[in-house]
Amino acid sequence: MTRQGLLLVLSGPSGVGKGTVKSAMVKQKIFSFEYSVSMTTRKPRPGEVDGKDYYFVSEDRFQEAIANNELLEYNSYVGNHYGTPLAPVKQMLKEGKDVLLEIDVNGARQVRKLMPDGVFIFLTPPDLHELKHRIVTRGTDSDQVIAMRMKQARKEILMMQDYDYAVVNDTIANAVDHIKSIVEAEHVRVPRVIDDYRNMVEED
Ligand SMILES: Nc1nc2c(ncn2[C@@H]2O[C@H](COP(=O)(O)OP(=O)(O)O)[C@@H](O)[C@H]2O)c(=O)[nH]1
Ligand SMILES: Nc1ncnc2c1ncn2[C@@H]1O[C@H](COP(=O)(O)OP(=O)(O)O)[C@@H](O)[C@H]1O
Repeated sequence: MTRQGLLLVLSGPSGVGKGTVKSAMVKQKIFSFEYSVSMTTRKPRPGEVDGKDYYFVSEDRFQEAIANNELLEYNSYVGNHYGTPLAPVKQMLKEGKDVLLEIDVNGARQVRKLMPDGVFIFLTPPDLHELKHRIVTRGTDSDQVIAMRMKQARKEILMMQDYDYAVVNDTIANAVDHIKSIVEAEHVRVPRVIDDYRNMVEED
């Protein structure tokens, strides 16, 4: 029987670098995992591709997905909705694939309740000045939105207490390395592997 894949939840305050770290992990293929493509009512940014970065949908379609229980979790963030389509996640885990969710802290809290076996990784900024600097230099938000994101970030950092691991995103390479170590360790946790050894002993 195929062992279930690991559900990896990467979260943390907006602007900390979740999207950047996820992209680096996807590009470097440091270990094998699938990532969940979220649904959002936000408008695409230049270069973003529908079905790859997000499924960009209308407000009506998003509400329909909620009503039909199509979403594992969802959240509103700075005026837009974001959610994780449930069916593909379930299917990939069943096939034994590790699945990465890159979601905000409210979404992560919902997932923790529904899928407590997930591996919850909190990405932190080195400090709040650096966080603001990253949001400003990304250049995608107005001053008003930046102020809202920073206010939210202060609250969000304290939500770290619900997570299994804290990873500092000082450099992307360091963050990716730490996440890789966490995933490798999670793969060999005894509760996860013991059945293989029971079978080995019994068959011998
Ligand atoms: N709950 C939840 N949050 C999401 C999902 N997809 C993206 N987010 C989060 O929504 C927030 C805003 O995302 P986005 O507009 O792409 O901006 P950025 O991540 O700050 O570049 C970020 O904190 C994302 O991690 C999702 O499916 N569910
Ligand atoms: N380790 C890092 N060092 C410097 N800048 C970074 C680092 N990680 C991300 N950034 C930059 O910070 C900004 C926010 O990153 P992003 O991935 O959009 O954050 P999030 O998805 O958490 O909101 C981007 O401009 C990105 O290039």
